[in-house]
Amino acid sequence: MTVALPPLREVIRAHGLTASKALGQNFLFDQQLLDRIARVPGDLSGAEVLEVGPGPGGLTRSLLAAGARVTAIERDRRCIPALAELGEAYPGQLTVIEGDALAIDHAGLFEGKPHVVANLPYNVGTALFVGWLSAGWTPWWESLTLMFQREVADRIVAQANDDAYGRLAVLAQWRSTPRIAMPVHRSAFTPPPKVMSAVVHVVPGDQPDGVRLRTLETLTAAAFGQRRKMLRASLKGMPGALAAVEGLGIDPTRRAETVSVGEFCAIARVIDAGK
Ligand SMILES: C[S@@+](CC[C@H](N)C(=O)[O-])C[C@H]1O[C@@H](n2cnc3c(N)ncnc32)[C@H](O)[C@@H]1O
Repeated sequence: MTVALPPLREVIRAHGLTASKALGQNFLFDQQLLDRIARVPGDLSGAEVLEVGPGPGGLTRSLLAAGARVTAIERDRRCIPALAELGEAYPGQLTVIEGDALAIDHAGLFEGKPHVVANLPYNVGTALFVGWLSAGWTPWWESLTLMFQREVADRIVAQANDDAYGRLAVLAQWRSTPRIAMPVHRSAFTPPPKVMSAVVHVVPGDQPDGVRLRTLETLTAAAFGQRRKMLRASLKGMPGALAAVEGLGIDPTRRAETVSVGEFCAIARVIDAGK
């Protein structure tokens, strides 16, 4: 459906939406780029979508035009009238919630499983992402399509022995498949942030048998808390961890950054089996 809407820059001007640094506001105006982001999760026609931080509604436009039913959470009350106009242009497709996305139960907003699509505010992006990954499994979301600083995106998709490999990679990969869907140049944003960005797409997978999130979290906190140390030193304080490493034939002189996601899962499984 093609709907005639004023240019986004005009919306910004009309509603006095000067970008707030405190709210992590870096807006996207390039509708082609926004359409490409909205295509990352696949066909959204009739699908439910959660968008966090719609701002003036650039990405929201693309999601609505793709036929999605969008629930958007925005903290900046100045944006609400602009979003209301967008809702009028797409009757019945847009629900706007004014509030802090960190304080809202997202799962409870939907009857089915929504795709989450967002150009996240950088200051709360990682906290939201970790919360979505730590939800009960299988998760309440169908997929995540999220803009991050490039450095964070690299940490999410990193493999063992990569510089960016750490806890976030293990948390993101042990029961999901994250990939970088597209890099986004800093000049695409208004105002441009200091760093480059990337859109990450995450599809949930199966939880490996016998592996508990809590154990994996404790294990990776210990291992990466002292990432330059050998496992035999960094895991010394975690009951059962070193015995599990040795029982699995993993060399305890290795460092956390060399241990694959699959190996961390195996260690966590053996620790729990021994309890
Ligand atoms: C990077 S901007 C993206 C704006 C718009 N989606 C775009 O792509 O141009 C992030 C948006 O998140 C909003 N925001 C910041 N913190 C928030 C929070 N805790 N909960 C909900 N929205 C928040 C900001 O007001 C801003 O509109």
